[in-house]
Amino acid sequence: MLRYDGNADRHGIINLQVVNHGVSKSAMSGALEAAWEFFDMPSEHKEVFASDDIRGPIRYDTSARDGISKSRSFLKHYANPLQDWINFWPTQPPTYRKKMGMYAVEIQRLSVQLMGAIVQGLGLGPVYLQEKLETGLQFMALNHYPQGSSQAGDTVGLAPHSDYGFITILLQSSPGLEVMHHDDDHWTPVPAIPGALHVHIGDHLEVLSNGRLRSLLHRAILNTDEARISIASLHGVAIDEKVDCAEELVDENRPKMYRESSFHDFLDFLPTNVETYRRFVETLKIDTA
Ligand SMILES: O=C(O)CCC(=O)C(=O)O
Ligand SMILES: [Fe+2]
Repeated sequence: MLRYDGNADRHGIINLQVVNHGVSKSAMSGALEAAWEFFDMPSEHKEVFASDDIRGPIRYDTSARDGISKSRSFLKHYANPLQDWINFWPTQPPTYRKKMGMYAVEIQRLSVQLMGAIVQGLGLGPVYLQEKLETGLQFMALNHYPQGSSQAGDTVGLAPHSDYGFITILLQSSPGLEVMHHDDDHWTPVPAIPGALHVHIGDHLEVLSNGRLRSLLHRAILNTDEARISIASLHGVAIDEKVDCAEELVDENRPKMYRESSFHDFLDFLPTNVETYRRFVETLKIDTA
């Protein structure tokens, strides 16, 4: 049973680790195994998925062309509904589809439960957007980072950013994720608690909540003990569906703060966000001054 009482921290941030989440241990360990096995393959097997097309169904990359990848390889693909996407997924390693598919389905289910608790906490009722979330976007980023040097100090593997979507559910093989509470000036490491999943909110929940919740700035640093994998699953409504501030959360005292946008709009914005990084949600702000 997941409950959320509508409170975020003083910055409007939800940043938590869930433990009794109903995602099986075997699904979690299977996903990490599949990811390790994928990244351990010789590059010619991975390069098959290399693509400049950010709208493609699957994409592998090792370079820093997106402006935030400093030292990571990634494989990104869609996952919900699974039957629409799984045929684009790697067939090597041979268990990839089975293991990652099982994890994706369990995480998708959890995301709907978590969103139910969050929208209820916002006063929108427990089933607000539920159908659209069940059939909506699940976008998975599998990240592989090399071991960092202990002499070098903190080496950034993935530069500070916030995620698109409503929520991100993240599984990490070892510590490396760090979060920043907006007005603070320091990074807080997120421990890798065995069996736990990390949850934080993305730009579209900031929009939906009309600024009551704020998307979380986070980054990954290289783990100096070992190479590291993280699997981030981003959840939202369908790719073309516009997300706007919930009407119920807009009134005279709190005018609408953001313009509506879709995942497509986000993809249009991405190539323009390379030189100086901006959170997507910043570009949606309406000037109310
Ligand atoms: O590697 C991590 O812990 C963070 C990954 C991440 O933020 C992302 O894929 O969006
Ligand atoms: Fe992220």
